[in-house]
Amino acid sequence: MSLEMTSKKTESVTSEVSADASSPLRGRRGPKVTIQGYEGSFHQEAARQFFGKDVEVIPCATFREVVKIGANKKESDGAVMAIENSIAGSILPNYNLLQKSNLTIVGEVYLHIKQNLIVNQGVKLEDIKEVHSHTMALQQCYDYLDKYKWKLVETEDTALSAKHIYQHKSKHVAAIASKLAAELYGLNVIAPGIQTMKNNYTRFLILQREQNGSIEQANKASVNFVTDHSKGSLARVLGQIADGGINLSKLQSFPIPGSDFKYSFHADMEFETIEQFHKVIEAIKPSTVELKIYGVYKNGKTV
Ligand SMILES: O=C(O)C(=O)C[C@]1(C(=O)O)C=C[C@@H](O)C=C1
Repeated sequence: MSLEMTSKKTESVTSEVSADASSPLRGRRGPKVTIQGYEGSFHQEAARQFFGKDVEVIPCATFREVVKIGANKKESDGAVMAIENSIAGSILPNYNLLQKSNLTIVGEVYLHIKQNLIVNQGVKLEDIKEVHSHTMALQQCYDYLDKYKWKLVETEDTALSAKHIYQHKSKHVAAIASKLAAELYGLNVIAPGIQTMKNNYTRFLILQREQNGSIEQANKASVNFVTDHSKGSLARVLGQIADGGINLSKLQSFPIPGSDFKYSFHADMEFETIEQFHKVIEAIKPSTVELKIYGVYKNGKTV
């Protein structure tokens, strides 16, 4: 199998889609948020799930653009950014983007992802020579794709790949995308549900410039910390988190650039009360040399 990048092209398709009564931005016509991808992408679905159908999305070609425009007050009210998938794993560069941005995590969405092999009407399995999709979508389908000798081509997003085969009337190219994307372009789902496992979820972070609304319902937080790198320093921090009765739902390490492989840690923590979280933060402070809270929010659910 070969992987190749297509040239990046940016289209400005803004989909206007209405706000959930519980949305922190209710009362407005709907928030305007950046997403990675275009009409019919999974990011659009995640944005609608969190903000309601009045959300207005600003499609971006790259995650860097998502964060850059998402942080710009004049252009948007925030961003929706995928951070990990249950089959393909963490999207590591996005943690880096998060670290460099001043955006706050105000929520999360776990979206059930069903990937489909999509072709133009009349195209058969044996006609396919290439399969185009977002790298994370391709990775979610490797078990299926490994059965064929197709050339795999990475693109900006799943829906755009579907649009591309429709526009080019491709006879030898298939796309991996959602059923919604197939419907949008009148394409045929030749193989449904081709992801390696049925239980396939992508976790999306909802990012805004500041905490919007109350944090009364918050039961999760994301933090980044650096220890003094002395023996047992990470174990000390982890012990204090456990002693505080907090569930560490994720721990991810990153080399600190230019530090000869010293690491910083991203931790997602689940708690019952915000006081419990603040107490643990105070307890771990002396064992860290840097500590940044990315956001305190209500956890999402895999439904
Ligand atoms: O291409 C899309 O539809 C996207 O929204 C991107 C993305 C990702 O970045 O992980 C979102 C969810 C799926 O896991 C596959 C791709």
